[in-house]
Amino acid sequence: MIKKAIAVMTSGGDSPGMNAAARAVVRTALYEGVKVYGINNGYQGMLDDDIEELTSRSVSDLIQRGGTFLGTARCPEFKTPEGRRKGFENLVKRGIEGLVIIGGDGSLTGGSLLSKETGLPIVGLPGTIDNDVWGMDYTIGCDTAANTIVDAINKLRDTASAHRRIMLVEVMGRNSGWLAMMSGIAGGAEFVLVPEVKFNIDSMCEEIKAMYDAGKRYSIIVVAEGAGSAIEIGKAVEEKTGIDTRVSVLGHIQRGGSPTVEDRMKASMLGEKAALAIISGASDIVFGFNEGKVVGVNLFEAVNNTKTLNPELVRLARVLA
Ligand SMILES: Nc1ncnc2c1ncn2[C@@H]1O[C@H](COP(=O)(O)OP(=O)(O)OP(=O)(O)O)[C@@H](O)[C@H]1O
Ligand SMILES: O=P(O)(O)OC[C@H]1O[C@](O)(CO)[C@@H](O)[C@@H]1O
Ligand SMILES: [Mg+2]
Repeated sequence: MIKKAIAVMTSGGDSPGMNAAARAVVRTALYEGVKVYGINNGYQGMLDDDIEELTSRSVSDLIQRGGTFLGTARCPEFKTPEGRRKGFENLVKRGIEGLVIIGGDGSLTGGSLLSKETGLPIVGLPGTIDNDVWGMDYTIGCDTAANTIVDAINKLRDTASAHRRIMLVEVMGRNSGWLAMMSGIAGGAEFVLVPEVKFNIDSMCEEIKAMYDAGKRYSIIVVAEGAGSAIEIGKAVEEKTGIDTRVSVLGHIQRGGSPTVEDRMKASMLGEKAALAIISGASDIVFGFNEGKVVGVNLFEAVNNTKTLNPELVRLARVLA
């Protein structure tokens, strides 16, 4: 049972809702009479001893903000046992007895090693727009990012239709096609190219030509960054179809913005869950949502398995195109 102090941090790429999750961790712990430290700038701040005590006021005016007030980073030194030991010592000297890590698969992998090597209790929350954490179908921020992408698709469709153009939209997701698939289906894309499913440019181009012959005025192709460069694919598509083609690489615009209600709600619920779990002595769990319900997944299982793309969504994208 942890009674005195815990710490919370965000790590990896920021995601909308990380603030809501950290706020919930802080306020729940304080409500339970437990001191909370914030580690600034992810694992880099843990190594640099950039750690400060948080109050309820520290997390005011945050629920609506994207990014992360704690800051985040990618920290190569934490990948070494020496780096992790150094970070651990900065926690121990403050009497920190448990850590909540809000981050993606990489951050959770770092946390699993820290737990294994030091015995520090760790609870993870999936904070990433990539939606690539095993054992759950939602990660904090993926809904806001998907909404941003769908908004872009809506706008691109207007101009594509006006000019009878093919429009490719490259979206983030690293090696995962989840974000592309969510936004492709919700945005009504004709094709969603993802790294998990082989695609054939020739047959896609034949289909597009047939659609145009039948009177269609535009075609939207969502390309997951892990599936290849939309710029290169776009060149091939224009060459093979002879149809005017344009490419938009959405980039970091997808990572920012005020979180949606879904991200705020789920992040708040998961933040409370994580704080209560770590305070009650639990460790090595990642809390997330799966099929609408909160799930607790073993941290080592979460980081040692690769999430696959739901084949029903792959089929749905094709059927509805
Ligand atoms: N194998 C690993 N061992 C130890 N630490 C790791 C490992 N992988 C990642 N980390 C730590 O976690 C940090 C964040 O990881 P990464 O850059 O993969 O982002 P992430 O948490 O997966 O989030 P996102 O993919 O959304 O950006 C790394 O910079 C590093 O400090
Ligand atoms: O912001 P950076 O470091 O360029 O990283 C970009 C990567 O981070 C993410 O936005 C989140 O993992 C990926 O989708 C993308 O590939
Ligand atoms: Mg990741």
